[in-house]
Amino acid sequence: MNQSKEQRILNFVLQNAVRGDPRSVMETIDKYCSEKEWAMNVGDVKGVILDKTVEEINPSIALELGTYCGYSAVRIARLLKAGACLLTVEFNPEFAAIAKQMIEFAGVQDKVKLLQGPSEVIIPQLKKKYEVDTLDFVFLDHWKDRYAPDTILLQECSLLRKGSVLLADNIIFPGAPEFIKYIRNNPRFQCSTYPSHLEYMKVQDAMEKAVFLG
Ligand SMILES: O=c1[nH]cnc2c(O)c(F)c(-c3ccc(F)cc3)cc12
Ligand SMILES: [Mg+2]
Repeated sequence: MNQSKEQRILNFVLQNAVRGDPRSVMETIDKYCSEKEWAMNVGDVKGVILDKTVEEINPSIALELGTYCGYSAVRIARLLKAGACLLTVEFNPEFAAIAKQMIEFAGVQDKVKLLQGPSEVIIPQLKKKYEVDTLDFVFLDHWKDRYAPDTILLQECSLLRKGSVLLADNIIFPGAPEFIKYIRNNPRFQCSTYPSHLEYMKVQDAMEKAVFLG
């Protein structure tokens, strides 16, 4: 059975990156996906916006929706302080299996909890099953049609507190129009847009930051 693209990305990391070195894992994935096969990692350009947002918040508890191969989980986890934790949710079991190995190779497994399943099932479990009180940071990078319903679900589950920060990828390309309409017209969120480029491409994209006002 021939290999998936995601398995090829993992194999390239296992053979070329430095075990236990998150920066090396990120650079190796970026090298493969810019030179060999495009893949939907947040990438090295938008990744800087993600880094700056995480550093600004310095979250104790962060949630990522859309793990994929684990690139942004490694990117976020490398910046987390001692005792801080990233919960990352992946719907696709094949992707989750790749991401688990990627996270372990990078050596950030103690800071990352990978949850496989649909976000709409996992979000309501976060308080009781995963002992979450409220979330300091949420990175939305899964299916664009889930951005708005999952933002509503996070509020319904009392998982946001005054100052919780959401950061959404791909609001230009592929785009998340329902989310943008919802979040920018919602007085409970203070929004700002970070124009950028689609991962590994000369195509316009942007990230949206939304601070929950409580
Ligand atoms: O489905 C996605 N989930 C999360 N992030 C994505 C992304 O960053 C993309 F660029 C893209 C993408 C896919 C195909 C294209 F032609 C362009 C962008 C998709 C996703
Ligand atoms: Mg994305």
